[in-house]
Amino acid sequence: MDVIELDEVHKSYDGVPVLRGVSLRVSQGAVYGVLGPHGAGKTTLIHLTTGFLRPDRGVVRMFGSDDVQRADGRVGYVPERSRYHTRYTVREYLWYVGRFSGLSGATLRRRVAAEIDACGLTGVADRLVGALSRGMVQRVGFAQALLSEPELLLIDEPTAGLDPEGQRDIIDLLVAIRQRGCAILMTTHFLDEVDLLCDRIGILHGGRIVAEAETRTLHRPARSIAITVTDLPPATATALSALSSAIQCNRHEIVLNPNTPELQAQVLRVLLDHGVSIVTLAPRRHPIEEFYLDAVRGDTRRDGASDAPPPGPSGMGDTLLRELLHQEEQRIHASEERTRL
Ligand SMILES: Nc1ncnc2c1ncn2[C@@H]1O[C@H](COP(=O)(O)OP(=O)(O)OP(=O)(O)O)[C@@H](O)[C@H]1O
Repeated sequence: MDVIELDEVHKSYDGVPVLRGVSLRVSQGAVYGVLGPHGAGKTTLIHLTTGFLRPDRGVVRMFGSDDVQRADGRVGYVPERSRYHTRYTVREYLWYVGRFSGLSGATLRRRVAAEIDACGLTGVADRLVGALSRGMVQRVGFAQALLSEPELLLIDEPTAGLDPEGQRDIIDLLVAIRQRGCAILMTTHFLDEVDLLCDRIGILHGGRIVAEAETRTLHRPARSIAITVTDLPPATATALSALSSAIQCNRHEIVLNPNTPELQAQVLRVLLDHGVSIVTLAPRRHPIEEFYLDAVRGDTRRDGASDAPPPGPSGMGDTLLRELLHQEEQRIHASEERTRL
């Protein structure tokens, strides 16, 4: 059964269209990730499924009913920016939310204790919410959403604004939450989140889901790869260049574009024969990044803008990709900083 069905949903603010015919399905127990740049309408999409907003046109069905409010109690919601009454302790706050969700007595006590434990809040359970770090506040958001043991979780940008370590912690928490088997609709900017957590992804672009894929199908040999080495002797570079025009070398890097398993094997054999130490072998683009680029290019063509130049090899013509690349650079920089420390 599909727990969420959106059919041709349109939504405008003050006459400015944001969603222009979004259709998607989330099936029971599945994790669906919506990937899109800032302002694409991700929060708007989540708010339509919570019932905070109504579509101008189209249908939103939750658990088979187009009366979205009827899904209350079966749905947990983790907003992008949670605002809590900061004078409660974590335990008091969860107690309050639990009562609000219809829990009481021993069940309420048991559920609050269980989510404090499951969401890694044991050490801060009796501290004021206002005194917590942003990452811990996000954990409180997850705990409150999970108290009523929902069948569906709606999560808006779960790691936005967190440092790389905080992001990693929340991803680990989400990996554990997905084991519970509840369906999840989440929005995100981050490739790691999509890769590690989502069964299916949809690209939100130009107000529509322009492409969808099962995440596992994107794990295929990369179109181009880069092999970094400690030092490439000129004789080895010459031997590699003679193999194929798809190979480009400099002193520390060999690029295979396009990559094929056969060519990759030949290159590795030459490097081994010449005693060259390999430092890394990695796709030049994350598979999801490639999928995103293809989707956006396809959408541009469908919109009749085929004269527009396609995004360059580094995707610099595209906002999301710029954001994605910038975020990945920041992440690498932060982890290098940590390594140096
Ligand atoms: N209540 C509102 N009134 C007017 N415009 C709005 C309102 N809410 C959102 N918008 C506009 O609609 C567009 C989509 O907003 P939305 O928050 O849904 O995007 P988003 O993809 O979640 O962005 P972000 O990644 O920055 O959170 C933006 O241009 C935003 O400024």
